[in-house]
Amino acid sequence: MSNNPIYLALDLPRLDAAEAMARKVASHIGGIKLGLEFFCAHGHHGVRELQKLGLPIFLDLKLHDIPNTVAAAMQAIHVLEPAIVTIHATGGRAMMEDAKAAAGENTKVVAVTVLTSLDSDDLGAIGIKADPMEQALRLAELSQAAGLDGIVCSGHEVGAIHKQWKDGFFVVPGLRLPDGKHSDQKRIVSPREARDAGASVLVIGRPIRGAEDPLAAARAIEATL
Ligand SMILES: O=c1ccn([C@@H]2O[C@H](COP(=O)(O)O)[C@@H](O)[C@H]2O)c(=O)[nH]1
Repeated sequence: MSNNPIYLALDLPRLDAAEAMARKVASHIGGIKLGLEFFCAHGHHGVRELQKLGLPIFLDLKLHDIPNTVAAAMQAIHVLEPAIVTIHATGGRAMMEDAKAAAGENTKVVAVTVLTSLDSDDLGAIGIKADPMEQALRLAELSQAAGLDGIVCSGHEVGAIHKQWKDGFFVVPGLRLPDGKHSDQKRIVSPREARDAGASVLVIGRPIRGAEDPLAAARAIEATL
């Protein structure tokens, strides 16, 4: 894995546009994150096309189902040899154990704890009484016990989780520069704050993709790290 922790979230529906964006900023990112929008539209073919750029691929599929189904999905993407794959920690310990067992040796399996688009009120509305910090810590502990490589959390929780899981691999989205738009993200920090708190990977999408000059934006963010 490169020393640059920035993974560009390529949430774009068109393959040619995604390829062009990735090429444009390739020298200022450490990897490419492909999510549901991209994978549902372009599947294995799309992943293989982007692999041609030579950057590690993070498949952010956030798998969440019964253990057998998630393990089968992991086996189906094994051939793509992704560097990182996400599942949801709320799928439970057995699901996480089976997902890890089905993944390739060189694939890091990380579990989403609490989505960065949720705050305490949102958790309350789905019946979770804990605040995002408590819930993320609980799910990080469960993910570690299930043998996963790490977790996804916001920059608010990564420092506390890092203290209890020293060699964990921590993916942090919800990153914004101080004057940036929050959009649908509720628990945000700056890329530098997340890195200083222990993030292994910084997931950045709109602050780069949506910039007037994505290359300049990627370069500027990299310079803050
Ligand atoms: O809790 C999570 C988990 C995943 N994501 C993903 O990260 C990117 C963030 O994009 P921005 O444009 O920088 O907001 C996006 O692909 C999400 O699906 C997340 O934001 N939060």
